[in-house]
Amino acid sequence: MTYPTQPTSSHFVNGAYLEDAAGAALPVIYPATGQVIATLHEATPAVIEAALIAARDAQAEWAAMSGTERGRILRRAADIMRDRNRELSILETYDTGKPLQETLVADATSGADALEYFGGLAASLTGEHIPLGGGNWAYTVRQPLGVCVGIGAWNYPTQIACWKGAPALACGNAMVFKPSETTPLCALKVAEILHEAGLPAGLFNVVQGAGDVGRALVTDARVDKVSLTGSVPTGRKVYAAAAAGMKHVTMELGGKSPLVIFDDADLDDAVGGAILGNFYSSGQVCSNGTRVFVQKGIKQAFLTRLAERLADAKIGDPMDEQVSFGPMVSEGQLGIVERYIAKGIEEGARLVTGGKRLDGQGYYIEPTVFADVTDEMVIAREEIFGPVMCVLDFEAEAEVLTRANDTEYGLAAGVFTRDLTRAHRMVAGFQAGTCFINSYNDAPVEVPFGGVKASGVGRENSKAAIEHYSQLKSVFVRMDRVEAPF
Ligand SMILES: NC(=O)c1ccc[n+]([C@@H]2O[C@H](COP(=O)([O-])OP(=O)(O)OC[C@H]3O[C@@H](n4cnc5c(N)ncnc54)[C@H](O)[C@@H]3O)[C@@H](O)[C@H]2O)c1
Repeated sequence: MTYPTQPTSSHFVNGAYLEDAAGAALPVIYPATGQVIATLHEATPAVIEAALIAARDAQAEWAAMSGTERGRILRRAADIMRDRNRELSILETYDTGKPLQETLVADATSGADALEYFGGLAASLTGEHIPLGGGNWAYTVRQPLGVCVGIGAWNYPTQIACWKGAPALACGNAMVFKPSETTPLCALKVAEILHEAGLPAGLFNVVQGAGDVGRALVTDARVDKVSLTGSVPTGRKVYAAAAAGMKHVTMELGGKSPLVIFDDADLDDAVGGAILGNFYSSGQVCSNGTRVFVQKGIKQAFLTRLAERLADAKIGDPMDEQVSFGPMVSEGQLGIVERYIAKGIEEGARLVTGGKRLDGQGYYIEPTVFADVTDEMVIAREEIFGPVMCVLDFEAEAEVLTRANDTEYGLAAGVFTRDLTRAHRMVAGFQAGTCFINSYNDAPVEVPFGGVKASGVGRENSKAAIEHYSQLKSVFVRMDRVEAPF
């Protein structure tokens, strides 16, 4: 099988594709068939060195350009991404296994939104004037950090590359990006498009590899900032390594988010929210509301309607645009999900639907719903990162809020109710970086995205991301005489 827009080499460094066959082989597997569709190579120390040197060399000149000029290049890249959305989406589907129905609307398009948004913001990144007593004053200058390292997860490869690359570049930084070793293809296309749009060589480099390549980047003294999207255990390691070098960090990590459905909720909206928050991208979404707390009065109606709507899921060839549910990203991730399902059954949760691997090729597992789940069960405490919904019962608002917050994570939380006063009360109490009222998993670029507690540090998207890719220099200006004690 061939895919339509095959990158010509493993890495993209200093404005061009780069290969170093001495690196360990990195097979790219199409999750729908299990077939190897390409073999890339992990970055050798020489490739990592070339990327860091290119980034260092290019950054100062880029920072010296006006924000308008930098922004124009990002906005041009956004236009190219939109023009090529279909081919990029097909490649993303080969990389991740996600249905084309999804990748056409949620990956390159989301990446293009970030490029357009931060491109538009680039010219308005300024400091401030601070009047002081005695006619003295100060001003601040917003400056880039320098070389930023981006490290990606495998669920949204194009989006993650753009959500990190666009604000970094808008602020005048250079970036070295390491995609997940499971999905290495699409970030190369992002680099190609950025350079086609006029980005000077060296400013957005892509190097392939697993944790050891990531570690080499994070610990390099030339790197000023690390932005990771990944699991909490990896986040702890990367955060610690970055701290040793006193580097800036953004940590976009995992979650076990609560979704609370009150008796008065619109049933179909609530079921729709629970489906979006558990089964989109076969459940491989960090902010998913996988602990679905359903008030006792609506429980049966909720489960019945959910089962009806799940029967409409079309599972199959992700390239078929009618298909709405694809395979897991890898054999390994499928195994993790199967073990959690077995654990849920062993712990006494009631399997309502799904639970089985599908016969045939590819890493398919049915959308799975457990009911009668209790707070202490492993399936209700640990991030599964697959299509497994846990339905938990509750009776009272105060009780459910305490239980919703009883987790080390704090990425997202949602509430479905027609009582908006109650909705805002719940949201005020949720320990989460992103909350949803009568909705779930919206992630527009204009809105800050990130976690609290173990789910992360910093924010992506929106004006808030600028704070995490720039720093302020304060300049004091004395207008009166200098008074010294002697
Ligand atoms: N909060 C968010 O925005 C967000 C978005 C998507 C996914 N996620 C999380 O990502 C996880 C799934 O992705 P994954 O399995 O790729 O995560 P992972 O933690 O296994 O890997 C993430 C990335 O870190 C790299 N890495 C691993 N060890 C490293 C080390 N010691 N130093 C530097 N880099 C290292 C990996 O190669 C990969 O590129 C889930 O927990 C999910 O919730 C979070």
